[in-house]
Amino acid sequence: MAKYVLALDQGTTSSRSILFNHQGKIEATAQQEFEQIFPSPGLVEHDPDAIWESQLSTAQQVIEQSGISLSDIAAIGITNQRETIVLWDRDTGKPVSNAIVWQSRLTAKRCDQLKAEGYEKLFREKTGLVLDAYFSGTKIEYLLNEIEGLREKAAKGEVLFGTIDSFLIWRLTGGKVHVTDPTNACRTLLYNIHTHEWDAELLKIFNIPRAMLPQVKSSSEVYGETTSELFGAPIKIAGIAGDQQAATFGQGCFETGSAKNTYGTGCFMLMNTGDKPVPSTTGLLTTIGWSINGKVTYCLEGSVFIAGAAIQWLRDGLQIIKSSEEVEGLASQVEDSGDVFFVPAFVGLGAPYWNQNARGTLIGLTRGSKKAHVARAVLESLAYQSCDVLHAMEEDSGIKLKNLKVDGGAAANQLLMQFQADMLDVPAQRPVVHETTALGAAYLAGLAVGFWQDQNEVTKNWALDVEFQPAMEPQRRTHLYQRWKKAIERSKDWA
Ligand SMILES: Nc1ncnc2c1ncn2[C@@H]1O[C@H](COP(=O)(O)OP(=O)(O)O)[C@@H](O)[C@H]1O
Ligand SMILES: O=P(O)(O)OC[C@H](O)CO
Repeated sequence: MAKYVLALDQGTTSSRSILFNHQGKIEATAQQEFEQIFPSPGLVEHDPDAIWESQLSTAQQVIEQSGISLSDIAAIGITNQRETIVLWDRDTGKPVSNAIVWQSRLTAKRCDQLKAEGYEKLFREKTGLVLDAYFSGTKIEYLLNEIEGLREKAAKGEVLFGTIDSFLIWRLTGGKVHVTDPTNACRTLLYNIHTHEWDAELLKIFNIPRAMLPQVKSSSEVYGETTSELFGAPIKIAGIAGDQQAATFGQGCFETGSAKNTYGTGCFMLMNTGDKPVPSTTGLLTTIGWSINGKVTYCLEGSVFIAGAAIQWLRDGLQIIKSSEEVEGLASQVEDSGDVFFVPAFVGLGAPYWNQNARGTLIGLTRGSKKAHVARAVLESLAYQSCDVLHAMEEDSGIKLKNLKVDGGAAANQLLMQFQADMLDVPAQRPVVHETTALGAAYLAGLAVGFWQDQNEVTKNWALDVEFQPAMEPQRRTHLYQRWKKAIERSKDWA
């Protein structure tokens, strides 16, 4: 009997491979960062081969280090940074360009143009998304327009499109399988979340050939096998989910109204809204949480573009800390931010504002401001942005949150988590296993091959590490939040 499921977690800044046992505990893990390419301000790219090599080598390391036999691995689950696109040659597997990353503002003007042409409502209704450069559709259109002869090849199926899950599966199966799942498809501006298919009308707007798109399968089923030469024997690939939906699954948010917030490069809050898509009137996204055995679960999502990345900016840009962890010590040197506020709109603002031309804003500085105040303001901005999103979510869903499950790299920060609970006036619950994204992908794969029987079984694996209880005076909360809202207004429409 197999004892483990292997999760491949391909994130924005690093690739991770994690081996989970039946209790959902980590048996072995390996992680590798890869290069972030910034061709010009606002543009972000990755080398698809660097993504592939880092992902493969972490998977190989995990298997080697743990000394297990391949027959101990029941299946592989894949989870990935979403919206990022790769186009590659079907015959050689060679990418036609760098991957255009979700954060890239490359197609901001094109989105403005589509809005001016009155397309916003159509996209909102069919895809649950807003017209923003964040999503895949305009990125694909851009490459098809820019690279000579590409559209003709794509129309013949000689050039293929994939989000990172599709690209990895193509490589893992030796170019045999071209698939994705609804959680990734629904982030492209091309997939209809009601009819569950690529939408002909939307494809026509971008002139994207149907032949280049992957087949959309469920989030939990056997899609194919890895080629023998990669790990020594084939392993079944049986789960796919975009990283934020995978984290929602890994946190066991199976009940309508349950929610999680992941503090990684960006910050992504998702609330399970059950089997019906809930349209947003407040600037959130309606998205697919997962699709299992023909049953689709929907979520409301608040996507915040810059969270942990702002901490990295303190480290690499301002160089006032040497590691992200150091921010907690520095921010703790002061009682509060001294009325300094920071809006991390480096690439515009995502949910709920969707202001493509907002830019980073540091406001309220005085002669007495120290770097500790700035560090604290930057750290607190992660919590304020999450407040914006949670308030919108409660309004859209009509559900008052009882607690918020938290995870991601920056959830390790006690000061941030306490401030988050204080500002939301809702307890923040951090589980023992922080790697909920990878865990969600493992669950989806394990459920497909009978390693776990059903969702009830995996729910029992969730265990609380720390619960942060709100402790702030209501007047102070209201005062701080009003100041934050003022800072947000100052950051808008700068570029
Ligand atoms: N102790 C900490 N305090 C604040 N931020 C942190 C801390 N540790 C890590 N981070 C931030 O968390 C992010 C990494 O989290 P991770 O979940 O691995 O992100 P991703 O999956 O987006 O690559 C980085 O942006 C880093 O700056
Ligand atoms: O790689 P992460 O964890 O920053 O997640 C990126 C998101 O999927 C973008 O939508």
